[in-house]
Amino acid sequence: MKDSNIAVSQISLLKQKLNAAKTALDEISNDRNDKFKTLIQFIGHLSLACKGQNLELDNKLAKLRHNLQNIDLFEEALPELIDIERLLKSQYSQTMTQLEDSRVGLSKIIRQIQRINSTPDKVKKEINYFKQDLNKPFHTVWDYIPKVETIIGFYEQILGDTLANADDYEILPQHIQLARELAVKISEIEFRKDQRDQILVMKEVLQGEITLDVLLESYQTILGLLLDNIAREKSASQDFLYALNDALTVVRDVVNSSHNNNQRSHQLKQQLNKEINLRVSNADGIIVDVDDVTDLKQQLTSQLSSLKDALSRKEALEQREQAILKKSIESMRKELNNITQEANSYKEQLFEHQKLNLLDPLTQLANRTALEDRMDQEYRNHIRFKTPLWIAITDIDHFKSVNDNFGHTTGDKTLQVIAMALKNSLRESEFVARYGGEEFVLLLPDVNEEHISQLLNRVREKIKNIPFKFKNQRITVTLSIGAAQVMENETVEEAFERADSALYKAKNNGRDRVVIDL
Ligand SMILES: Nc1nc2c(ncn2[C@@H]2O[C@H](COP(=O)(O)OP(=O)(O)OP(=O)(O)O)[C@@H](O)[C@H]2O)c(=O)[nH]1
Repeated sequence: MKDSNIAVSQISLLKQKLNAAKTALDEISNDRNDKFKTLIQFIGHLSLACKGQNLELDNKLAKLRHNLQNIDLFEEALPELIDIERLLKSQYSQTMTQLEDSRVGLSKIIRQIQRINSTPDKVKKEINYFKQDLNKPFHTVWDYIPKVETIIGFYEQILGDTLANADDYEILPQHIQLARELAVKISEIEFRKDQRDQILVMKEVLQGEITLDVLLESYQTILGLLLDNIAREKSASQDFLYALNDALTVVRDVVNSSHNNNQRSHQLKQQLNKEINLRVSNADGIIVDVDDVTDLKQQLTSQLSSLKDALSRKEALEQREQAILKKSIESMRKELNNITQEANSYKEQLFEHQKLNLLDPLTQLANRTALEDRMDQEYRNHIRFKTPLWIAITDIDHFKSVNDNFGHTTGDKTLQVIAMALKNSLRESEFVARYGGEEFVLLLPDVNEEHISQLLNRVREKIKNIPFKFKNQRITVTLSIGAAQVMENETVEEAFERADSALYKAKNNGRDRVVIDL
């Protein structure tokens, strides 16, 4: 009887161990689910950062993000990951094809240059070497850009010699016109911060007395700067795609192998659980069925040792499982850290670029593209909340005379001062953009009809009172303003047209005034 009590207490101890093992297993599985959730969220965000590279890839990534919202759909997302990896690879090969096309294009250009008879012998030789060099494939966009620059160099040399030999290559009125147009054009192009000083100098040169050489040089420099910008952007997005591709491959492999391990462990554990349960119920049966205590003792000892064996195998299995899980999580974390850094730097570049795309480079006010976005947004608010929305177009009076009398650079500075003053005279909810040249557009939501004239006249007076002093001469700069309120059943474009007509009236009625289309 005493032996059987010992056996019962040992069995109950084993049952407790079994329960503790089950709880530990649940904890591991919860921990694993949490880690997977973090991983899933990360892949979702990563795929967002990759948006805009390629339409099919965008659709796949959108589907992947949708599937990854739910951890139970994770299994369904695995084939998606493989598909995305394939698309990223194809994006890579597309880039390579484009580079190959560019190489073929350059070869054609170089053949055309070879047909120019007046090319000096020395340049002809260089062109021949260069042509042979072009037979090698391009591996990155960086291989392409120097080649374009070399070709421009050839053109320059050939053109330079031709111009040097021609006495009658004088600067003509149409060349001066071209230089002025180029000066206005480069004000409209968004250059990087580190290029802006160079552009400002070039703008000044183009507005002064120029030679044909300077004009050609300016065209070449601008082309070079633009090409550089394109190359930088392309290379940044390419690097990011490669890094993303690599990270996705690693993540997919780790997920696959941990998934397979998990399934194998699950099967093994089921077997072990079955075995342990069988041993425990056998032991229960033995106590009930056997009369002889010695026999009972023997049978129980053998059952207990098999049970111990099964439990220690189970413990070893769980330890192994935990080690594998830890290793795979570590390797994923490392990979994810790398890709997070890559994604952050790519995002910063995109953000910088987006900012440039929406700002007018001269005044740092919103540009026309930003105005159109904001106009749509304000119009939607106006329709939804039934709040008033006014559009005001302002134009600096006789601005041409500022340029003509005091120079273009003074004109530019005047535009900057007026832009700042306009911005400062508006509330947070109001908006001002440079629409073009010396025209600015204001969007004024939530202003009543009885207040609009007062508001716009205050802006007009503010500009009029700026103490401009050019060449020691005190100058007053005035504005003409036309405004219209968006009416019921009217589009924002129609209201804009009415504001423009009102501005026309303000100009015709003597300038320095506000006309409101009521
Ligand atoms: N300095 C400078 N001038 C500019 C810029 N954009 C446009 N302009 C000049 O703005 C002047 C606009 O002239 P017009 O359209 O004839 O009008 P205005 O002289 O202002 O006369 P009204 O509008 O009729 O009062 C032109 O001389 C343009 O060259 C710029 O970015 N910088």
